[in-house]
Amino acid sequence: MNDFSISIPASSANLGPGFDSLGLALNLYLTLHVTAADKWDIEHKSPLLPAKTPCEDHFIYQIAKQTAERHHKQLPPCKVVVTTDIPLARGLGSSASAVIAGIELANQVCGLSLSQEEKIQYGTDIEGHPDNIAAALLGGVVITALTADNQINWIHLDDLNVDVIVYIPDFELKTEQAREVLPENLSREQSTAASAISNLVVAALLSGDYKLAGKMMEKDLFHEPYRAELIPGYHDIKLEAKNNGAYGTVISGAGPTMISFAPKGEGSGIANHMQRILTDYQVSALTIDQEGSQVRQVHIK
Ligand SMILES: Nc1ncnc2c1ncn2[C@@H]1O[C@H](COP(=O)(O)OP(=O)(O)O)[C@@H](O)[C@H]1O
Ligand SMILES: N[C@@H](CCOP(=O)(O)O)C(=O)O
Repeated sequence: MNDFSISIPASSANLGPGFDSLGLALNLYLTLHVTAADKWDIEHKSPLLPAKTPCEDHFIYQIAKQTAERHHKQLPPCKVVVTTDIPLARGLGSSASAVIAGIELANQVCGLSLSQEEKIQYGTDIEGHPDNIAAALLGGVVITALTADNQINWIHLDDLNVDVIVYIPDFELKTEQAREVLPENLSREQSTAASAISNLVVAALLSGDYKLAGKMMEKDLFHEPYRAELIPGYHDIKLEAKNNGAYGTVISGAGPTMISFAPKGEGSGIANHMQRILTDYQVSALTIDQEGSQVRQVHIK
């Protein structure tokens, strides 16, 4: 086996009302360097990663093992060095990136030749929703639908003509916990209004009407009204970003990070202004990753 690396982007799901459906990839990365070894070893080389666990308990190893077993294969021993710049449990898809990492690791070392469809299906089986998984795998922007027969359909767009700003607070919020605050059911009236808003966001993004997209993103009825209280500063960040030119600001994934869309060329200026006010947040102007998950052979000279 030749040495190789896998890199997977962060992702921001929902974009407001596209709950469990819309996602985009961002230029923060989880990277694995993989070499053949006599026994399994996973080394962490980033302060953002969780404390090292025994290999058998490692999230990425478990996903890789499970993927290999789906194909009646066993993982050969490897040494894996993990680095990341995706903060954990912040709504930037760290778990989806780790899931794709595990699936791709098994794909490479067991020679599974998985299709993109299979990777999205396996990842969604684990995550429960395809938004982050599809964005992390494919890059760009994805509009996905997980239907009642467990089929995933999607449309992939390379890019949007917007700048992206993220506001990352210094506390964690697990996706599982942020899903618990959501109601089990919405009335017909509520769901009709919520899906109409979501339809308009997608149509506005596709037609390049970012002003309307931003306005509608902020009108979500599926999850934001319930999650807002989990994020101190939720209303202030939206207002300040809007006053400084952002099209719209929403919760990234399940939060607590928030994300703005802004006119092209204005992202850095808005980010600098917002950072001065939000001293407890890390504010960054990011770009939409267009490559998605990448495997590269490492040639040792
Ligand atoms: N690189 C990684 N290695 C091991 N576990 C990870 C990694 N990335 C994420 N995780 C696991 O996923 C959890 C965060 O997932 P989640 O609550 O869905 O938040 P998010 O996906 O928004 O970052 C972490 O607490 C950790 O258990
Ligand atoms: N649609 C999911 C997205 C969760 O994204 P994450 O980055 O917070 O894991 C949800 O809103 O629960």
